[in-house]
Amino acid sequence: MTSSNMSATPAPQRIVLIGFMGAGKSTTGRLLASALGWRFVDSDDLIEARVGHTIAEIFTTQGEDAFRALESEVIRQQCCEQHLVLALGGGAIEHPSTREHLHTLPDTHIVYLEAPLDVMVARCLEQPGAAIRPVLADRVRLAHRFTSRIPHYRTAHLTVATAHLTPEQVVERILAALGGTPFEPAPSAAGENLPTR
Ligand SMILES: Nc1ncnc2c1ncn2[C@@H]1O[C@H](COP(=O)(O)OP(=O)(O)O)[C@@H](O)[C@H]1O
Ligand SMILES: O=C(O)C1=C[C@@H](OP(=O)(O)O)[C@@H](O)[C@H](O)C1
Ligand SMILES: [Mg+2]
Repeated sequence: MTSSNMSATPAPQRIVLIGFMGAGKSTTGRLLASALGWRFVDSDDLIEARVGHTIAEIFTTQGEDAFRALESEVIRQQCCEQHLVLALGGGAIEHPSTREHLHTLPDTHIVYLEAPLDVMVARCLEQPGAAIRPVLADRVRLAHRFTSRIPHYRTAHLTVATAHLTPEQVVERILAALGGTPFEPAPSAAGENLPTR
């Protein structure tokens, strides 16, 4: 199912993907950017590049609050760019200033990739390097985190239920919901979008 609240941004300059771990934000975002000829950025990659440590190392050495603050700052700095597909980390919307910033950014379409928790956990566990997600390792808190984030995810302009779709089909749904490909391609956007998680 795809549900839409599209009135705010008829011709977006940016698409921001939100959703829980394993929803497919990084994978789908890269494909979507490629289809549009836009740049793809993953907030987790930006954080790791800036700090010079993996997300798991940042959680261990600095703690989750420090990670969230860094994540919020990185997103604010990045998301003014045009012709951008930005995949957020699953917990980015926990930070109030990130939420406020995203929802006040003009020409920005927020897309929620949705799936049942067990589907997303299974996807993550099958992925090589799954241990890099510290939130996934904390199984006791996982369900609570998921349910507490859902109201924030649901504020997106568009929701795509991904459980029975391939990443390519998710991209098709997003493009169809946006009316095909009504966007200007960026002047050059090739070869930037290698997946890392
Ligand atoms: N629609 C999908 N169907 C099946 N597997 C998917 C889908 N989207 C992503 N995956 C797989 O799930 C794993 C996590 O995807 P990823 O894009 O890293 O999610 P996220 O960034 O939302 O945490 C990857 O192994 C990816 O190939
Ligand atoms: O849900 C979370 O709190 C997190 C999700 C991860 O990103 P993905 O959602 O892309 O896996 C990453 O930002 C970090 O491990 C924390
Ligand atoms: Mg990701």
